Formats: sequence, C-alpha cells, structure tokens
Amino acid sequence: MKPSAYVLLFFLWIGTFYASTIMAFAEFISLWYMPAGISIAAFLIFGKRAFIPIFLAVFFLSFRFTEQLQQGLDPAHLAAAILFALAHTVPYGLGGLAARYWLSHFIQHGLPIRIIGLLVIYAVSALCAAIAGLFVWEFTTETYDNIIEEGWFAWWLGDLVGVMVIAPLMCLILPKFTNTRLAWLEEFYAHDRKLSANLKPFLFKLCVAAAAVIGILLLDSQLTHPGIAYFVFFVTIPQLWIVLTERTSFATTSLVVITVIMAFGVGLFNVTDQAITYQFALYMTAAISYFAVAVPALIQRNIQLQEMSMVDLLTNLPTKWLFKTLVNQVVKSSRPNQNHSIAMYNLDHFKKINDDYGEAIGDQVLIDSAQIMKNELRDSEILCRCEQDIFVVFMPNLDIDAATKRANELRHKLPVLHIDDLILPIRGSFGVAQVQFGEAIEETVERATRALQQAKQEGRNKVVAIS
Ligand SMILES: Nc1nc2c(ncn2[C@@H]2O[C@H](COP(=O)(O)OP(=O)(O)OP(=O)(O)O)[C@@H](O)[C@H]2O)c(=O)[nH]1
Repeated sequence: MKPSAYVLLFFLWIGTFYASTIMAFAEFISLWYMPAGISIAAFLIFGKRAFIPIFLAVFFLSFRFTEQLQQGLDPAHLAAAILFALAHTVPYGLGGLAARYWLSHFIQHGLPIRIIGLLVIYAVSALCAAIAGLFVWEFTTETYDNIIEEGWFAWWLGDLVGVMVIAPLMCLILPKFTNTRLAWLEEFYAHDRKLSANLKPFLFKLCVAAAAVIGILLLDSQLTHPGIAYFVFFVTIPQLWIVLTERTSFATTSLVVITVIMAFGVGLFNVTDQAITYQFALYMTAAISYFAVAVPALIQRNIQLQEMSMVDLLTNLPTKWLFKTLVNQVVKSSRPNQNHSIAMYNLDHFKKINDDYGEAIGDQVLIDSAQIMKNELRDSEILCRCEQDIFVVFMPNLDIDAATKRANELRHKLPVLHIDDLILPIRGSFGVAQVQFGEAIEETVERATRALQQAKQEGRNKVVAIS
C-alpha cells in the first residue's frame, strides 16, 4: 500500500460521506451510503493496513458531528467518536478481509459461486455495521428511542447499496496504489482488453438507462399511484445490456451513474415515500450486474478452451478434433467417385532424443519438423498433430496408390535438424489408408494406425498402406 493510498482513502471517505448526506432521505439515512463501499473495498484491496485511514476518517467525522450537536469537548464526546469509528470499521474491516480471503483462496470455485459468497459477506457486514452504528447512536445520544427497530432496515439497505455500487469502482481505482498483483481481482476485468473501448455505444446505452430512471421518477412525482415506483425495476434491463456487452469498467461506471441519478432524483422529485422501493431497485440492479459480469468472463474462457481444443499449443497445428471436423466436412461434400486418403506418421526413436538431450530439445524437434512438413504440403492438404510424436496428413483427391507415393515424397522431406550444437536427422514411419465412401473418418484413422504399426515392425522409416 503506497503512502498516497492512506491520504486518498481518508479524503475519499470524508468526501463520499458528505455526498451521501446530500442524498439522504431521512436523518442520517441515505438512499445509498457511499463510504461503506470505500471501507469494504479498502480492506478488500489493501488488507488490514486499511484500518488506519478508514478508522481515522470515521473518527474525524463523528467527532465533528458531536461537536455540532454542541455537547462540548469532553471525554464522553471522544469516546462516542471512537465507538462510532469502531462500529463502522470493525464490521467492514472483517467483511473486507473475509471477502479478500474468499476470492483469493477459492479460485477453484466458479465465478457465480464466488459472487454469491461475496454478496453474502457484503450483506452480513452491512447488517452488522448498521446495527452497531444505530446501537452506538442510541447509547451515546439518548435522544432517540426505538432507533434500532425503526432504522435498521433502511440503514442496512442504504449501506448495502453503497457497498455494492462503490466497491467495484474502488476495485478499479485502488489497485493502482499497491504494488501487489491481485490475480483474483483481474479475473473480473480480464475480458475488458478483448472488448471495444469505444465510448459511443456505451454512452448511448447509459443515456437509455438514465432516461428510464428520470422518466419513472417524473411519472412517480406526477401520478399518485403507489405502484408507479415499481417500474424502476425495469432499469435492470439497460444495465444488463451494458454489463453483457461492454467492459466491466464501463458496467461499474454505469451502475454508479444510475445510482447517483436515482439517489438525487428521489429528493429532487419529492418521491421519498417510495424511497425503499428505489433502494431495492438499486440493490437488485447491482446484484444482477454482479452475476452478469460473470457471463462475458465465462464466454471468454469458453473461447479460450475452444481454441485450446482446436490448436495444439506446442506446434500450432490443428488438433485431432479439428482435423476430424475439417476432414468430415470435405468427405461429406464429396461425390462417390472422389477418393481421399490419409497418411499417419510417427517420428522414429523420438523417445531417444528426449532421453539423450532432454524434453526441451524434444519439443523443438516436434515444432521444427512439424513446421517443415507444413511448408511441404499442398494448399489442399491438412496436417494435424494427433498426439505425442504422431501426425496425420489428409490428402484430398488421392486414392491409396497416389497417397502412398505422396507419403514417400513427404517421408524424404523429413529434415536433418540443427538445434543448438546438435545435428539430428529426423526419420519417420508412415501408415496410409484411403477413406472408404460413407465411412466415418475414425475408421480410416484406425486403418492408418495399423499400417503405421506395421511400418514400425518392418524396420521403420518406410511407408505401409492398408486399403
Ligand atoms: N518433448 C516432448 N516429448 C513428448 C511429447 N509428447 C510425448 N512425448 C514423448 O514422446 C515419446 C514417444 O515415444 P514413442 O513414439 O512411443 O517411441 P519412439 O521413441 O518414438 O519409438 P518409435 O515410435 O517406436 O520409433 C515418449 O517418450 C513421450 O514421453 C511432447 O509434447 N514433447
């Protein structure tokens, strides 16, 4: 945690506190309490080191407030400020640390499970902070009766919305103030680099969301029907649109913008009777966004897995799976009189190269020999790495005799490799088989495998065909 982070957290906390009071709809109860999000995110990103700036910020403000209440500067005054600071910092501190542990130590769980855990931690921390805060308030001011019973729900929900909206934004900003790499956090933003940074479509969608919120607030202020406010739940639709199609950083920003409009709008349009409904809508919008964020990340991972299943990571050749798919396409679209063949080859005594010179040299042999073979192929021929040191070439429009001849040509193309100071003559045994009309490519591969085994048994470095 860089020293500037202490200053930043202190002033952010105080600044957001004042911003939240502007948006308060009841005494000290805000539609969304932004500082709660700063606190939990600070512990989430910096760990227990966040305690000092957060504690000091709450203490500073609590101390000033009691001053404003003109209770005089006495020890009770100080004790109340300390209690307020602890009532906030301890629940959010423990919550932030629990969330940090949960996200970083349970990477094996999928994103949705980790998000559910995160939401539970957020909810419990906010509830504890709300009850502890009200308890300290009742205990220190003596002017309010039943304040816990009356205020806990709105305080809790306001804090929870603050946590859910502000924490993701802070997770974008605060990591810049630490030198530690937070791999568990990067996962949430990993797909950002792959999505467009074009602001125009994002701003259009954001305007749709903002117009929806303002429209509903306006309607609610004009029509007296209590059900109008429930339409605000529709704002989840444009927000989801943003989350599913834009960068996580944009989705995070839009959540903050929508929340600010709604929080200001409730007071501005004088619809405070329905404040809880708006708070719930904010909470639902944020919760749904959390889950939706997992979707682009999952899609990205699927694409990655698909690529891995299609391209061999070592040689960059198609895998057996892709080979079969491509060959099946060609075979299925062929006429009955069109003959196609495959040639399977296995490097001779490859194990010895691994054993004598190490796996890195073995890898290089596979890479170089595959590349050289690929360069020798015609455009219509397809080469794939089947497994280990076994490769297959698809030879379209060649019957078994022509394919055997072609396989012999390719056998002679296997190179003498020069790797570091080593000179390695590469040899291979080939098995050729013709694709019979109507058969699955797996059957052809099986015959080619038998032909290859026969070539090995007959002394290697030769071509054997099985029709
Ligand atoms: N370096 C390297 N070795 C691999 C890789 N995949 C498999 N191997 C090794 O490749 C060797 C394959 O050996 P075989 O084809 O069974 O035997 P061989 O020595 O080539 O003998 P013949 O095929 O009978 O001529 C095994 O030792 C595997 O451990 C890989 O990706 N990189």
